[in-house]
Amino acid sequence: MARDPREARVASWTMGTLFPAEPVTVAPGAVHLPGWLRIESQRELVGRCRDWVRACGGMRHHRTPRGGTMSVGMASLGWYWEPYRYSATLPDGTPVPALPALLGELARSGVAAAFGDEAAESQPPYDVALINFYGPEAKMGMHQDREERCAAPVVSLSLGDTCVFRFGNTETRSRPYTDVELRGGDLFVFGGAARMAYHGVPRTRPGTADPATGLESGRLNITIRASGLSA
Ligand SMILES: O=C(O)CCC(=O)C(=O)O
Ligand SMILES: [Fe+2]
Repeated sequence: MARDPREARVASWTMGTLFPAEPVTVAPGAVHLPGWLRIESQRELVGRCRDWVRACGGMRHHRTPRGGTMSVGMASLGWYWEPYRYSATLPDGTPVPALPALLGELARSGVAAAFGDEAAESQPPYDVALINFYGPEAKMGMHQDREERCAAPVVSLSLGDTCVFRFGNTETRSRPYTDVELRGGDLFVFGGAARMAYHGVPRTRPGTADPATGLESGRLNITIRASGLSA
């Protein structure tokens, strides 16, 4: 029995105890839970992502400081992320929509699934989520998630097409790394010794999404983080 009403609310979103996802430790502090989200929850999240992205002005393909354009479409909630900083307002000066409570609850529940209830309880509140959309050609280069002022684990949810998620080391963008297939419904959490590991998405596998998720094509990824920033 979940003792916390917030956990009770999201308990129905995940596979729960009947068919629990078997956690796979990819590196110390990095845990992959395949098939964590129920198919109904994946579908619901896809629909909510559409609304959330609309509310923050649509997906943007950010320019990088070196002059490139990111192939991944991005939106963010709680704080506006662009390479490589957070702001409290959208580019048009309006406030960034708050992190939906559901995403905070899923983050907490994801940390509990990966590292246990005690770890989940000791985290500061999650207050930011990046929503990434990958079309068939999109990829994300190796990078660290380093704009946060907080060591809380990053909680990543995948929806739609499968991708190759490359999880590396904290020192370099190159080997050693491990390639993991992230499918729709998978949870990936990285914290502790893995929090500052380089990671990226070298490719997706177009056409692999379960049509029941309501995403005709492409991959959605939601990474939920604690910014450590104060409003
Ligand atoms: O799409 C993914 O699985 C990874 C996304 C990511 O690394 C990020 O948003 O910083
Ligand atoms: Fe990242």
